[in-house]
Amino acid sequence: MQILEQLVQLNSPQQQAVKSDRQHLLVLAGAGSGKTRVLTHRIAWLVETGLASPNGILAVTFTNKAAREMRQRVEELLPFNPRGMWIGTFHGLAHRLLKAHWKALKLPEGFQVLDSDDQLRLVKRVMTDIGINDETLQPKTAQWYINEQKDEGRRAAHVMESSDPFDTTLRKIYLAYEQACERSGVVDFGELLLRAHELWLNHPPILEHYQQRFRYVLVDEFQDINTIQYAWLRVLCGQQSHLTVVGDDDQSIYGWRGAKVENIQQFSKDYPDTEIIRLEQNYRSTATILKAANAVIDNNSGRLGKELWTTGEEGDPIDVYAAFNEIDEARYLAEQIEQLLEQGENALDMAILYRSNAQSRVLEEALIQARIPYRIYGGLRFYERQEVKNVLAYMRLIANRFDDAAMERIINVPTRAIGGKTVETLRAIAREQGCALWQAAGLAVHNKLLPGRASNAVQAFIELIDELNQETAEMELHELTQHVIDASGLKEHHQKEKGEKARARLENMQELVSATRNFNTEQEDVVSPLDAFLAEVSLDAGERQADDSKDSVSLMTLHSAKGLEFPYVFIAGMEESLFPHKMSMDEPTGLEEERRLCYVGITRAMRKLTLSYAESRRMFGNETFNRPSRFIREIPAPLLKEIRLKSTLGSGFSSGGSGFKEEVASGYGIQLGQRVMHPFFGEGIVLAASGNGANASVTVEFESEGTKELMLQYAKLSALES
Ligand SMILES: Nc1ncnc2c1ncn2[C@@H]1O[C@H](COP(=O)(O)OP(=O)(O)OP(=O)(O)O)[C@@H](O)[C@H]1O
Ligand SMILES: [Mg+2]
Repeated sequence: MQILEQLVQLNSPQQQAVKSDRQHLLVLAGAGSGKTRVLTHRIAWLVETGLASPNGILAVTFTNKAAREMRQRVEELLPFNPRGMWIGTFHGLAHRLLKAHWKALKLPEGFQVLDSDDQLRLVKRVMTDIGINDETLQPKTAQWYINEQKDEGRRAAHVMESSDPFDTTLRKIYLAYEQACERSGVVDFGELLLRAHELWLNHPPILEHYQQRFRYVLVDEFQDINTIQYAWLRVLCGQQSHLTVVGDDDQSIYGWRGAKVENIQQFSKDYPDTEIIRLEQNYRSTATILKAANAVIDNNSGRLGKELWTTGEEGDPIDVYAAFNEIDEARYLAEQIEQLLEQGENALDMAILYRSNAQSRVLEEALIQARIPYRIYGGLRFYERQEVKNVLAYMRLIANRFDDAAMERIINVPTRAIGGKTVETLRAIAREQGCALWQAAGLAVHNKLLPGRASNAVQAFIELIDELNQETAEMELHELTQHVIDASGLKEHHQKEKGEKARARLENMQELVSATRNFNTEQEDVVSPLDAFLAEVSLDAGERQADDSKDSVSLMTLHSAKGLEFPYVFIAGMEESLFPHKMSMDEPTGLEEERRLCYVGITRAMRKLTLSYAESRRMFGNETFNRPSRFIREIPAPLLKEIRLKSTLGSGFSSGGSGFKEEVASGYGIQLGQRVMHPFFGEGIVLAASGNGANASVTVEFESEGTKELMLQYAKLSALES
């Protein structure tokens, strides 16, 4: 058997986990110890030995990307192509169930998924509708509250009445929001899980069907599962199914989103027969990287206690770059990556990780300047770009006329003389009648509730969508998308705009067509390709980018790096207040979660890890000066190699650049960090200096021209007030 040959490559506790016949199995192990690998091998083992049919397997991973990889690995391990396995994220699987059982759940057949952007918009609108001023209560707070309730499995009707007026208001918004979702036939992320859970509770025959089917359920990254997800799993598994979970308490990083690491301990209480297997050998990182990771996490309390070891080589020390500011940091990282590329390394093997999405812009600029291809995960997702969302909104309206969010978005895009006032009237009608905006539009036209011109425009819009629907009924998904772009007027609209941005918009819309062309759904049994695609888009965690195919460096937040590995990892912004983040620094649980995030970051690196921090950083429009992150200090010094700006500056730099000021540039009135003006290159900032007297030169990062090294004697730089 093919799988038996593969198993030889696993160590003995890994094999034990793969072959365990215990009904409940918990693999508790640190980063890079092969948990995910155990899961894929276990699936292949179950299928090839005939213990399970592919149909009987349900596996849950954390991202769509991880799910695709898992499916691919399993396929590689098996001599045949297994069909019928359900592998996906909690949200993805829940969506699939909702699509299959929309009737039982009393959802419209074409219901759509709201992403968090759309959700916020809807919360805002609901607040206006019920007369709550968004200055007294921020819509984001209400959104947060709603999601928190749903993660705990509570509907508005279940939330306890409170004497606190703030809570009462939040509850009121939640209630109105629930009704608005119901009216428009949309579900948000939390709702997917909640409904999937209610499907089990309220429809015993359906539950029984899936209990009979899924005899083996496997969960990766179990430490980040929240209350409703765990409840859903437990009900699904019932008395008979086998449940395997793998996780690492040290990598629990979603506490802020309702994840409960305690579920790891709860698991063996809920299932007293649980076999617990620990894996302690790390196969991913060099000994140096591993020692650093162990040292950092050692500062946390209340751990379940695991040490990782490796037989791998010591490897290079961890570089720590002390950047002058964030621009210098980005430049340095780009330079290091460039060098690796010159040495023949592949960009796919490199990742820059950061704590906050806001850090990515400067990093991107440096990479663009160095002509290094990169790809951002998370951040502004491809599907969140305005022009892409517009096309998607047309598609959503074709799939479901009651999708108010989609309708509001494009009713006047491109402009078709439906002004804010008209939309306000439609909203009022919808509110009064308790119906969707689409129905309100029909009513308004029919009963002549709008002025003539507006009425004609609304009528034309209704016809446009109905026509698009008819014309595309028989089309393939990518033809439909192309047709929507052409016939909606969006293409023409952007063609009329001028410049680079407009061109990028047109390209992005075309990229959407490619995305639909390449889209394969495995769920054609229950869902139309259009519905499946729209769902994938909403559930996509920023995994798709416009230039998906090129070898490129990955940029992502530390959170989205979970489960991944790269030979070369750079963690940028290792500064107090940024990482650990200031919002979490002051209370111990927050700080410990930040530290786990740091542990996740460090353990992504296989061969070489580089950390960097900036002595000053401009972010959100403010300049801040922060000390290097405590996490750097928690790494034993012998593992680190400090790197500073050009060596000629020596210690002068760390004492505020005074050495440079006195020795080299006294005649020029220029110091490190100084803002300067160049007659040709414009404004910039001095990053480094070298040489003396007539040979004195400086490296300046210009705002629009990039980094240049200039001879001071000739450069005609003038110092600016900073
Ligand atoms: N027995 C083994 N022999 C050789 N390589 C292994 C073995 N087990 C795991 N690996 C490799 O080690 C790396 C880490 O494995 P894997 O991603 O499964 O770890 P993990 O425990 O899931 O990590 P994380 O906690 O980060 O998710 C992978 O490249 C994997 O292929
Ligand atoms: Mg893993």
